[in-house]
Parts: sequence; structure tokens; C-alpha cells
Amino acid sequence: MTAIKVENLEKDYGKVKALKGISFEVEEGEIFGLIGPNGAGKSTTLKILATLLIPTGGRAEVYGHDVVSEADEVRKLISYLPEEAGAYKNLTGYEYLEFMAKLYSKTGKSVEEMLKLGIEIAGLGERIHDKVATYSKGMTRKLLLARALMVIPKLAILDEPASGLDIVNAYAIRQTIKRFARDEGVTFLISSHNMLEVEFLCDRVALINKGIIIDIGTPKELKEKYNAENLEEVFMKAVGVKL
Ligand SMILES: Nc1ncnc2c1ncn2[C@@H]1O[C@H](COP(=O)(O)OP(=O)(O)OP(=O)(O)O)[C@@H](O)[C@H]1O
Repeated sequence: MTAIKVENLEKDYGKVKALKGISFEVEEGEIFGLIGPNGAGKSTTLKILATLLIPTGGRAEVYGHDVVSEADEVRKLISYLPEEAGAYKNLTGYEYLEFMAKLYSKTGKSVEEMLKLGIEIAGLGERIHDKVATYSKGMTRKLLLARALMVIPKLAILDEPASGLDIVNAYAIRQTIKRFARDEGVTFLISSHNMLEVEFLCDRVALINKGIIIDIGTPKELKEKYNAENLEEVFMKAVGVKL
């Protein structure tokens, strides 16, 4: 089944053309990466799919639902992790997850089940009982990822999920994402400008630059096509940077 269908999507912010008619599809259970440099249009694409921005042109669907006219339906199917996100600082990590589990429990899993899963994903040990205000950036990021995945969404939209994390925590997050795709069938749309990281994580990637998708494929296909050793090199060759 098709999880995401994006057709000729455009977004203008005043005179800035952030998306100039991009198209791609993501199949259910896939881990799909949108990769490109700063300002390429990654966050804009993710926000449109998360129903937080209205496109200027084109259309996008999540599991067959239009992200504009059926935004409520889409919201029931997705979890969205913004690039710059905070959690309620006066709550402990535990209280935050409990609060969120109560909000979402109507959709299936019980509060206890979600909370148990959330605590496991966050991997904060005893610190889960400390206030969020005392957490490091990486700890907060893990808590927010736990919140996004404990509901077992049909589609997780993660903007730079490992941003600001050290290698051990970034590795743990990648493993969690892979586990949820494999065991729970969760579809992932991930943005990153860390092309090497994406190579290890994603089944397929779209290369985006200045609001245009330059190419789409599995990391292996793209490396072969551009005769490149890694996705970083693929990207440089695809945009015509002389190496
Ligand atoms: N609210 C806004 N108002 C005006 N321009 C914006 C706004 N948000 C984004 N832009 C512009 O749209 C373009 C795409 O931005 P976007 O945040 O989607 O890129 P990105 O690929 O996510 O970049 P980064 O990796 O730096 O997060 C950029 O030129 C940016 O300056």
C-alpha cells in the first residue's frame, strides 16, 4: 500500500520558492529519507505532510487522505517530530510520556502499554523521573522520539531525528527506527543533511536541492548510478560539484 503520495508539490514563502514542484511516493513499511543541504526544502515538505503548512500548489496524500482537505484523518495516522522541539519543562520525562499517552490512548493501546513502551524507547533510566528542564538536548530528543513512536503511528515523520546526538545515542535512535519499521510496520519519512547516516538507515532516499528533487533510489542504486563511494559523493556529483 502507498503510505505517501506527493505530486508536484509547491510552496512559496512570499518570494521564496521553497518547493518547486516535487513528486515522490513512499510504500508502507519503508524508511524513506529526504536528504539535502540547509534550505533545500526538507522541513517544508515534512510540515506539509504533517498538516501544519498548506502547499501553494500540487497535492499530497497520506494513506490515501489528502493532507489539506482530510487533515483530521491524516493526523490520526501520523506522529511528527519537529526539528526544534521542546517538551513541557516542568514535567518529569515520565509525567510527560504519561500525559501524552492519556491524550492518545483513545486510539487503541492502553495508557500503561504506551507508557511502558515510551519509557523503554527513551532509554533514560532513572533520569526519566527528573524534570525535562534538567535534560540535555540529546535526552530531550530521545524523550520526544519516544513520544512519537509509543503510539505506534502508521507514519512517523521525523525531522532530523538524530540532530545534536552523540554517536552512541544516534546509533540507538537508528536502531529504534529500524526496529519499529521491521516489527511494527511503521512507515518512516526522515529528513537529514547527514548523508552518511541516512545511508545506513534508509531503504530509499530522495536527494533534494533548492526545492527540486534531483534523484530517488536505494542508496545502492544511487551509488552505482553516480559511480560514488557514498551518498555524500552521490549528492556532490548529482548537483555538479567538482570533486
Ligand atoms: N517561515 C518561513 N518564511 C520564509 N521563508 C522560509 C520559511 N521557512 C522556510 N523558509 C525558506 O524556505 C527554504 C526551505 O526551507 P526549509 O526549512 O524547508 O529547508 P530545510 O531543507 O529543512 O533546511 P535545514 O536543513 O536548514 O533545516 C529556505 O530558503 C528557507 O529560508
